Amino acid sequence: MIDQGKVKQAVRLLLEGIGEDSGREGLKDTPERIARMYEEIYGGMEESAEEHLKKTFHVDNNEMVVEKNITFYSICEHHLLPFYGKAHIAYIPDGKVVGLSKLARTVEMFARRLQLQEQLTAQIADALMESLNPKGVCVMLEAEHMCMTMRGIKKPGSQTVTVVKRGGFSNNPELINLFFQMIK
Ligand SMILES: Nc1nc2c(ncn2[C@@H]2O[C@H](COP(=O)(O)OP(=O)(O)OP(=O)(O)O)[C@@H](O)[C@H]2O)c(=O)[nH]1
Ligand SMILES: [Zn+2]
Repeated sequence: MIDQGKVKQAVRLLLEGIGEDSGREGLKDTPERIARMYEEIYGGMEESAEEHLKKTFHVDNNEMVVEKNITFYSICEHHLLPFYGKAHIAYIPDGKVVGLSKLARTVEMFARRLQLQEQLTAQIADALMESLNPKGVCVMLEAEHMCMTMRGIKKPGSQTVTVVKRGGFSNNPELINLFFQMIK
């Protein structure tokens, strides 16, 4: 639950900390704006993956399902700066599939929290394993971290790629290659 009062107070202090006048015209509504924005960008803390993934459909076809290029925006927990990119998900159903939008909803829900990219990748894969009991899941995230581009080491264009394999993907290079081919 976002504590709006605490966020507003903290933003005022932050503005003063960087030497700004938190009461000046351009900044006077900023604490309020940021508190509202946090409801949105950290809104995933209030949601659960089970809710999004509870409605499933029966299928006889257990071939791999791939949803690729799911755009996401998250916030790095070390610097509170955005990292953003694309998520690609593959799973092999075991008689049960989920609505396609729910894959994107799952990504978005975990992304709208303070995150590490590795953790975000694993959380998406584990949520799908738990809710769908599929034969396997593979999740790949490709992202640019603003803490690596606009500050610090300053390497614009650098991309962090993370992969998590579960179930049948863990020990099957052929399946993994097929997934990589499909998301190219
Ligand atoms: N593994 C991982 N590291 C991340 C992620 N996001 C940011 N980081 C890194 O977290 C590290 C924090 O390092 P620190 O040395 O504590 O902080 P810092 O002095 O600001 O580090 P620099 O970015 O090197 O200036 C940095 O190397 C970041 O690049 C992420 O999602 N996963
Ligand atoms: Zn960072």
